[in-house]
Amino acid sequence: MSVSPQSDGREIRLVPNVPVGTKLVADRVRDVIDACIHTDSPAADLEAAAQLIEQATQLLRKRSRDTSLQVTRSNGGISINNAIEGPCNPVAPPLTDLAYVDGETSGCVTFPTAAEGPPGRAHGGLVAAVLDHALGRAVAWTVAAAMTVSITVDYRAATPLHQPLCVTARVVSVDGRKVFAEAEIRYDGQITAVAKAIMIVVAGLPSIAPTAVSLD
Ligand SMILES: CCCCC/C=C\C/C=C\C/C=C\C/C=C\CCCC(=O)SCCNC(=O)CCNC(=O)[C@H](O)C(C)(C)COP(=O)(O)OP(=O)(O)OC[C@H]1O[C@@H](n2cnc3c(N)ncnc32)[C@H](O)[C@@H]1OP(=O)(O)O
Repeated sequence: MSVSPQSDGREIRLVPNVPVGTKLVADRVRDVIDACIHTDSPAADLEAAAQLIEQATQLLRKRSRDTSLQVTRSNGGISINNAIEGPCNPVAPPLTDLAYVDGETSGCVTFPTAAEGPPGRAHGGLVAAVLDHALGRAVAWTVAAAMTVSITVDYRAATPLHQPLCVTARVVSVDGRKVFAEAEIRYDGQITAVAKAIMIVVAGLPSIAPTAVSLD
């Protein structure tokens, strides 16, 4: 394992692989979040569950590190704790099966109950975040690592919870450091939301290789 500094002075850790144990904890925490939202347990059970969760938190905090940014070679510059695709971040939906084929970036996501906005539908902000992330991947894989300065999302139909969704993104044009890109999210082949973004290539961001990636 090696470390390197990032712009805020913290270290970015390079880890050989996605740590199996951390991913397991993240998966279980996703389960806990889902159970918390759906539970109808009596007060005594809720109190007991809260104590158990507190014990687990204390166990995890026994050894902590400053940085949350940990990258593996398998997924290039994206942290395993990334908010959208990080397999070790229980808040990430996560976006999986990212691939780059013939200039097109794709990925899969299933929104859990925790992502609910309107009843039975994914929250529009989370849909936008997934689109933003896919756009970032597309730009990084096609041009260079970049940051979003503008994103517009059109919501065309319900984006459902608990259903496999497909995200696709591509670069449309490049003007100096400005990269124009588009993405859409689909359920059962039908587009539910479309995004257009302007991203600015920023020197010093980690670059990632244009290859299909595996996070396991
Ligand atoms: C988690 C993301 C991490 C970011 C990437 C990390 C690693 C990369 C590796 C792989 C990437 C793979 C996946 C990506 C993952 C996630 C994607 C999500 C992306 C994000 O979640 S990212 C967070 C939100 N994002 C910000 O936090 C940006 C805040 N911002 C700034 O930090 C500055 O803005 C900066 C540094 C970007 C540029 O600043 P600067 O000083 O270097 O450049 P300057 O201002 O000169 O603009 C240059 C040209 O852009 C034009 N321009 C500017 N703004 C415009 C706008 N709104 N509309 C139209 N044109 C605009 C100007 O008009 C000029 O154009 P011209 O050259 O023609 O005059």
